[in-house]
Amino acid sequence: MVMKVASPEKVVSITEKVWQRVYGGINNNCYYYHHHRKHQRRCSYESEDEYEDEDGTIQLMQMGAERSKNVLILMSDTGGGHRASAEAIREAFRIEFGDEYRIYVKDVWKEYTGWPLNDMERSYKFMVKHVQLWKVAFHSTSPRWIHSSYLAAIASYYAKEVEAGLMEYKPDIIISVHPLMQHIPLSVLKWKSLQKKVIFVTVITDLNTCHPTWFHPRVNRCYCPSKEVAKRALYDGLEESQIQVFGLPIRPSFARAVLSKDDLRKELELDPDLPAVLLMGGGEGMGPVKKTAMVLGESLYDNDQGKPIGQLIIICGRNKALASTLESLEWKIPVKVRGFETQMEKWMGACDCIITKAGPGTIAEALIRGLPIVLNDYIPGQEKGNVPYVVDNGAGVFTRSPKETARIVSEWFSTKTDELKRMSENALKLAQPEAVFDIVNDIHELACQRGPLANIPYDSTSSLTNVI
Ligand SMILES: CCCCC/C=C\C/C=C\CCCCCCCC(=O)OC[C@H](CO[C@@H]1O[C@H](CO)[C@H](O)[C@H](O)[C@H]1O)OC(=O)CCCCCCC/C=C\C/C=C\CCCCC
Ligand SMILES: O=c1ccn([C@@H]2O[C@H](COP(=O)(O)OP(=O)(O)O)[C@@H](O)[C@H]2O)c(=O)[nH]1
Repeated sequence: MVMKVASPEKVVSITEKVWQRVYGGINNNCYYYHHHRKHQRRCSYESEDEYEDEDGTIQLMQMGAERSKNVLILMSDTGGGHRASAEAIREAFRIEFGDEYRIYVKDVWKEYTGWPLNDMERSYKFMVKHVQLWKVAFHSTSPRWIHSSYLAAIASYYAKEVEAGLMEYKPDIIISVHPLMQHIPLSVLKWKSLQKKVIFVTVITDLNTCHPTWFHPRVNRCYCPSKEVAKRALYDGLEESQIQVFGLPIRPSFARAVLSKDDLRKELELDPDLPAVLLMGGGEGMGPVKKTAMVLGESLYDNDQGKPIGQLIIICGRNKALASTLESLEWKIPVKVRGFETQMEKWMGACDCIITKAGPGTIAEALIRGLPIVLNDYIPGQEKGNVPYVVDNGAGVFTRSPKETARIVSEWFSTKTDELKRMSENALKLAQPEAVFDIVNDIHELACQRGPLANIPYDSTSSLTNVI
């Protein structure tokens, strides 16, 4: 039996030929076109599309066709913020680039791997309920040597599964919007020699005291929502060229909402005249929502005049037990109890202020709508720094006491309307509604700059990565 073994020279020459073909023969052509909001760069790679090796075998490398690029957004429903940011990015890609990008929002861990990766939602819920447990887990895993070695071990254990999960979507670009989704996919890309083909970026969804797992030195970009986070990224070893600060990505419907408060109140069947406070606790309806609602129900009622001075909207998210308890109560003031709402921009647009735990997504959305914020709780670790972010910038106050919360809101609606107005103006100053568009445009720029190797279809990359 004669086996055909390629000599080293031949491998080199094939490699050279492939690279020459890839880099040399390509007209990397970026042209501008007018799109929805400003001049956009659109990438187009044109090249000849076949390569003949020494054996005369024709390998088709269809690089000329301007095909849609696949974008895989990695997220997990640990809280509601990661999904909201992922959806924001998906929508912004659609608005800016139409079908130039095909977007997949996935929890690859849940779909492809086993314990503990596939069970993070439940574990996280359990840990934040036992808040001291979460505090210890958060801080004890902060040193790089601890989380890196732990995640490296998980990466090698689930390498095949993660690879299958990633390859299913043939991503040209991977965007992680989760703190635990850098190390493992980047290890897999490295093992598969796909780092030159696939762009990997991290979009951080914490405003200040984020966990160091967000910062991975091998990402192409790390989008930080604030200067505070960018400082942490630099301190953790990322290069300045890797970091961009645009803001936290919020669903474009927040930036684009056009309906007036009056119209929104009509649509949502709210009282047209009474000031309105929105009470919520993130996607899971966490924090002292029930207690606060009950105290507010009393304090927003003027006993002397025998009428309400405000109305209350409570959004319980996925916390069905909370919603049904609140629905069963009797109220002196107009109250609306809702479950998980998909059009948060409308509810926020119809209200005058908000009470919430310090979730970064809710805070960033409230700032865009110019809502003064009462922060009534925070999750230790990643949400702690959101409190000074809001309070020190004059966009809200922090108190854990439901009584104090109710007093503050009652004053805002009666004797301290000027304070409410000032805080609303400060909130608007902090808002970054365009952040999500800046992020997707920057990713698009990266895709344009990326060598044409990125344009080689996945079907051809296995042969390519073998020879490179
Ligand atoms: C002393 C040695 C310890 C060795 C480690 C042993 C076990 C690990 C146990 C726990 C893991 C703790 C992970 C800590 C890192 C968390 C990073 C982080 O910031 O996570 C936040 C997210 C939640 O997102 C946040 O939600 C907020 C609202 O609720 C808000 O929106 C914020 O903006 C969001 O960022 O948390 C998670 O996703 C945590 C998932 C917890 C999964 C626990 C599973 C336990 C078992 C093993 C864990 C598997 C992998 C974890 C690797 C840990 C290494 C860091
Ligand atoms: O009924 C709801 C409740 C919450 N959210 C969204 O869920 C996200 C919550 O993220 P945050 O970071 O505030 O807190 P988390 O839920 O992650 O703890 C925000 O975008 C909210 O607008 C929503 O869309 N519908």
